[in-house]
Amino acid sequence: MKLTKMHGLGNDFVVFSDPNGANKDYTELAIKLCHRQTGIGADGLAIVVPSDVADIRMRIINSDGSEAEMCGNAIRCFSKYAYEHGQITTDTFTIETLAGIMKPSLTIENGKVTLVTVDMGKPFFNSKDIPMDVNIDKVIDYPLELNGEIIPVSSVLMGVPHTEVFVEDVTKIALHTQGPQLETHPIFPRKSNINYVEVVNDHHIKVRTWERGAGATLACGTGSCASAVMSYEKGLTGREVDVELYLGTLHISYREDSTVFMTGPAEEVFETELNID
Ligand SMILES: N[C@@H](CCC[C@H](N)C(=O)O)C(=O)O
Repeated sequence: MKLTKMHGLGNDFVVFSDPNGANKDYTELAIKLCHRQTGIGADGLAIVVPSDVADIRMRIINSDGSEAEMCGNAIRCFSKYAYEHGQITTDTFTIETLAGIMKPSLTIENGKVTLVTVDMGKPFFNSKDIPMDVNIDKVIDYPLELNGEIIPVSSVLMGVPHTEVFVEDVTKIALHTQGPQLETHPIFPRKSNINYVEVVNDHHIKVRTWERGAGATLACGTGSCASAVMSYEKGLTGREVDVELYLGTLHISYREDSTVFMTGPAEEVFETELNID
């Protein structure tokens, strides 16, 4: 198999094409390749498969083998991969995902994709859509009980389920202990990604994420979108927000019609060939 290791601000993926991969079970392969000691090491697999409804389709498999509906950082890597491997020849195109059709547009310099802007669609706020086992139109600052403590959480479906916890300082959060407990809280029937959000000013937030199926990652694209959307909905920022992550920044634009656009980089780390049994 020809594999390409890529990352979007440190959220890393093994990307490859599989013309027969529409319905394949990649659980074992994901666990094997994503392992940081015995594999290539990655937060997930991003697989190019053919689509009947868009130019191309992306499947995203988390490092624990579960399949996600969508991934913001992977879709930028995937877009760069598809263009630079000749599977797409235009600078705008459509990608089918389990969360709907996404529309990237590429900035290309000397034949290389340097920046990707993606139309990520619209957020869904109703608790039934997230999904969350409560009956609320917009889940903002819901008092969630965890280990006898009340944590105000704001949740949204941004391709995948996201929950925001607003904090004073993202360097002082219990990411590795509270993150997994919130991810698997019984109120979330399909679990949730957990984003800790620090609002710096009305156009700048900092985000740290515990991901469903992948644990702590260096960046989360859909999580950055969800955090920017929630910051706006809570009246803390405007619609244009820079999201500061460990290794850099994503720009999120939450338009008047509720569509969310994400702009950021995608990098190739290396290409390799492996015999996979
Ligand atoms: N890294 C992501 C989200 C990937 C999916 C997530 N782990 C899930 O299962 O919901 C991103 O950049 O959006």
